[in-house]
This record gives sequence, structure tokens and C-alpha cells, in this order.
Amino acid sequence: MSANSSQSPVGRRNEATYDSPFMKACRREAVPHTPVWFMRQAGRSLPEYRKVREGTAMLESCMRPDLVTEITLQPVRRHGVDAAIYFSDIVVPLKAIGVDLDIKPGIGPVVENPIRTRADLAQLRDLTPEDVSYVTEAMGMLTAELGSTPLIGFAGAPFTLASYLVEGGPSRNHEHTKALMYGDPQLWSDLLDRLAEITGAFLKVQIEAGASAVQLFDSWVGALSPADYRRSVMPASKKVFDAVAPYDVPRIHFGVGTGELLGLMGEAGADVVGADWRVPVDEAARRVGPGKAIQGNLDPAVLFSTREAVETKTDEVLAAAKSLEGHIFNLGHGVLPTTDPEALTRLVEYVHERTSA
Ligand SMILES: Cc1c2[nH]c(c1CCC(=O)O)Cc1[nH]c(c(CCC(=O)O)c1C)Cc1[nH]c(c(CCC(=O)O)c1C)Cc1[nH]c(c(C)c1CCC(=O)O)C2
Repeated sequence: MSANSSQSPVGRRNEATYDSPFMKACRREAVPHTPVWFMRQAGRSLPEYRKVREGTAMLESCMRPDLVTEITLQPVRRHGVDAAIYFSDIVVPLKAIGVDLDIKPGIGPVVENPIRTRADLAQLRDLTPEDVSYVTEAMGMLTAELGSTPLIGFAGAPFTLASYLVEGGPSRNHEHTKALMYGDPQLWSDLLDRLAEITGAFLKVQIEAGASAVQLFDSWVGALSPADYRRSVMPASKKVFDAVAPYDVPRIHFGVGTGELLGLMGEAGADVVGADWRVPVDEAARRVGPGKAIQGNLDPAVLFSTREAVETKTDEVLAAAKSLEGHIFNLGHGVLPTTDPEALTRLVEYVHERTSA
């Protein structure tokens, strides 16, 4: 280990997880089996999750290191996944800098005073490590427990965060967001730039605290055309990736319905690009271009079908992944809340079996 990797924040890496299958696949190195983890594996479908969450609101749970640690570990224990994802939500850093918002059960994030004018930008001050000291504390506990299993940190990308802030809550059509983006490009770009600063700072906190990789969720950016993405979103997402580029930590970029954007999302600075189920992973790799690993992409709804159907659809993903340099098996979007947890456990076993050398 060089002095640089242990003492300087730049280039720091978590030595214990460095040679795990997940980390190797991110670096496009040979793996003993294809690594598997699931977006939204923490929480959602697990009875043990519902039990520990009883009586505690979502945002409050995210600020309690003991709960965060337990919930993050639950799917690792139960399913034997190859990576943990830190239990939190994309709006946590916004809450931490004082934005008045809440996560409503069954609805999602709701923002009290939506951002639509220049004066509204005052809600978005810089994020400091002290604002999210519970994240540093929980990640310290987690990396100690996880040993060689990597912990994935994450954040919402500027566009997806902006969509919640501008709409005031979840939105199907993103009409207020687009109205601002097209109608006041300067305010829009200032808003995204602010969010990029906050997001970059938040990911740095997580890497400093021991995250082995980070994923930037741009869940709703598939609502845009490539031209609009390149002009109005990519500079901010690139700024986030650039902020963490000096660290030796893989950067994953994911969105839903982003088939037409995969190349640009890679170009924004990702090492791994996530694809949903609408584009086969070999085609996703072709669109992303060389030098990047691919993550995905079983349709989460397939898990409601028969065991045979799950295996057939999984085989299709694995066959398409054969030509890839680096593949991380995942769902094409998050685990659906009513998924049978046993189907997830079986899926991890199946992918490991089918891809073991
Ligand atoms: C868009 C988005 C959000 N949050 C997130 C995204 C990006 C990922 C994606 O596209 O799915 C990210 C997220 N949210 C949560 C995690 C935990 C880690 C994991 O298991 O992946 C992660 C990575 C926990 C959560 N985030 C939320 C819950 C449910 C909390 C509750 O009901 O009390 C959990 C476990 C709430 C939330 N927060 C958000 C939504 C849409 C919802 C769901 C609303 C609902 O269906 O109840 C915003």
C-alpha cells in the first residue's frame, strides 16, 4: 500500500474490498463469478426491514446510524449479494442543508416550497461534512461489519433532484421542470450547478467515510432527448463525476428509460453505466462505447413470474453479457415493494452458479 492511498484523501481506496468480484467487474477485470446486487435491495420487500422501521419515519431512520447500519446489512445477510448499498434516500442531503421536505409513505419526496424563481435558490446552501455527520458515523460502522463486501454510496443526480425541487414532489410529466429548463435557461443552469456542488460534496463525504463505489441516480432523466440532455443536464452531472474523479473509486451512472442517453451518460464521467431492461446489455455496451462496465438489467417485474421464467429471462441477460468486458448483474430498476424476498435470494444463487468459472 502506498503512502498516498492510506494518508491522502485523493486516491484513497478501501483495501479490504479492492479485490472483491464487484470491484473487479467495475474495473473490467476477470471475476470468479458475475457480481450481483439490487437497486433498492435495502428496505422495501424485507419483513425484517418493516419490523425495524416500525414507528420511525423514513427521514428519521436515515439519520440514525444504528438503524442505517442494520437496514443496509439486512439484504447482504439474507441474499448474499456482492455489494451493500447504503440505506438513505436521494433527498437526504437536501434535508441536511435545511430544505423543507418530507418523504411521504407511498408517495415519495414532497417539497414544501418548490424552487421556481431565482429567490428560491437561496434554499440551497453548500453542504459540509458536519451536516451529514450521521452518514460518516454509519459508514464507519458499516465498513467495519462488511469486511471485504463493498459498500456503495449514492446520490441523486442534479436533474432528478431538480425535478423533485421544482415540481414539489413526484411527477409523471416533469412539466414545471421542463418549463424552467426551456423558459429560463440561466436560472436552470444555476440551479443544476448548485445541486452539482452539493451532490459532489455529499459523495466526497461518503468516499472519505469508506464507500468503495458511488452511484449517481438520474432516475427521471429518460424524460429528455439527447440534445436537451447534452445541453441542459450533462454539464452538471459531469461536474459531480469530476468532483470525485481524483479518488480511486468506481463511479456508476444510472437512469430509467435512458436507452437514447447511454452514450452521453457514460461521457459525463461514469466508469460503469446502468441500463434498464429496455435495451439488452450488449447493445447498451455498444452505445456506451469501450472502456466502461455495464450494470443491469433484469426487469424487476419478472420476479413476480415463475421460477422457470425468472431463470430464462436471467439467462437472456447473461447471454447478452457474455461479450462485455465488465458486467455487474442488477435489476433494470429498483426492487418492487411486494417482491418475494426468496425470489431475490434464488436469483443471486442462480447468477453465481451460472457464471462460476
Ligand atoms: C427516485 C429516487 C428516490 N429515492 C431513490 C431514488 C433513486 C432510485 C430509483 O430510481 O428508484 C434512492 C433510494 N431510496 C432508498 C434507497 C435505499 C437504498 C437501496 O436499497 O437502494 C435508495 C438508493 C430508500 C427509500 N426511499 C423511499 C423508501 C420508502 C420509505 C417509506 O415508505 O417509508 C425507501 C425504503 C421513499 C422514496 N424516495 C423516492 C421515491 C420514489 C420513494 C418511494 C415512494 C414509495 O413508493 O413509498 C425518491
